[in-house]
Amino acid sequence: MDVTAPAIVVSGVRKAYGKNVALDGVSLTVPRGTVFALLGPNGSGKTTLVQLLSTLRLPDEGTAEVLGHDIRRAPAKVRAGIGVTGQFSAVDSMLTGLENLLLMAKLYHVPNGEREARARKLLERFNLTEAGSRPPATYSGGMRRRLDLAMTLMGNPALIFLDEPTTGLDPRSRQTMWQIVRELVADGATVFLTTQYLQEADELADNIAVLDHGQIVAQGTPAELKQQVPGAHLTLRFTDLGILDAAAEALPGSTPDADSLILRVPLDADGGAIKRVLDEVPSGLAIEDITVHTPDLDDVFFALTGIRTNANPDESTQTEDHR
Ligand SMILES: Nc1ncnc2c1ncn2[C@@H]1O[C@H](COP(=O)(O)OP(=O)(O)OP(=O)(O)O)[C@@H](O)[C@H]1O
Repeated sequence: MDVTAPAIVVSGVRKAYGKNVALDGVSLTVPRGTVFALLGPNGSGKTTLVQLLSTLRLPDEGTAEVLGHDIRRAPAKVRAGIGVTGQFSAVDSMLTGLENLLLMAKLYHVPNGEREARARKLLERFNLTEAGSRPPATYSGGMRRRLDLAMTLMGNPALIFLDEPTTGLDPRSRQTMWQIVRELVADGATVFLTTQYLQEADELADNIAVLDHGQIVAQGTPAELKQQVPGAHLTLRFTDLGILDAAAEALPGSTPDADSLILRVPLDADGGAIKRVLDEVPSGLAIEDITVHTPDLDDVFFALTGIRTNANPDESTQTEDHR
């Protein structure tokens, strides 16, 4: 394995199902040891890209290297280094949690004498020790996903694909999953996750690509993406028109609204200039109220795609048992 290569390099990948173009010229790079979030609404092509990168499907055009291996020329080497969890869960409902893990240990050729110890360690790590003796049919959605991920980790993957890891989970299960992702990366793994949740990408990802209708419409760190959207501003409310006018004169670029006695002052996207703005308001001009507006990833997504998506996963939480 080439340990200096990025974890993933995708170049000009295209994939259509008949006339339906799922990926339309996608290029991206994922550095090792980072979390990459592919953010997009339903049907934007996220699962298709995970399937290509995990060698379940072939692209029509373009190239992709995973852990330094070409997905067309060396699919077995790609598969040996990756773990995939998500919409196609490998969990067998007839076996107990522990038996599922032991089965994976066998498939991954873990030496016989080490299998049970490793399985029990993973159950403990994912808070499934007690549940390990029960079949996953009795688990909540969050527990099933943790078992699914534990099974994947039996193979010690350097790169883990998580396809919508928290869709349908309650806030607590989601937090647990986020913590697990952070620990995986702290241990040296690379994580490629797909999500519809802006907050999830914002919380976890070092880099984000926004996918819309099979095309990447923006790429960057969460901060870089937020900077692409103008609109961070400060509103200052004054007590009378005279003070409002004086403040507007002192702050070039600001927009006064005489009716509401509010002055709107543009800021850098990170809000870093707030103190400078306030310092420029002449002393003696009493400010009644100050509000800071900073764009979030939802604004970015809306600006790029025209879609208001799930800024906060809590708003679309389904029942725990739904997968
Ligand atoms: N096997 C298939 N046959 C035909 N069309 C498909 C197939 N798989 C996906 N598609 C289509 O390709 C497009 C991208 O689908 P994909 O599942 O990759 O998107 P997604 O972003 O993962 O969506 P979701 O969040 O709903 O899983 C969609 O229009 C979908 O209907």
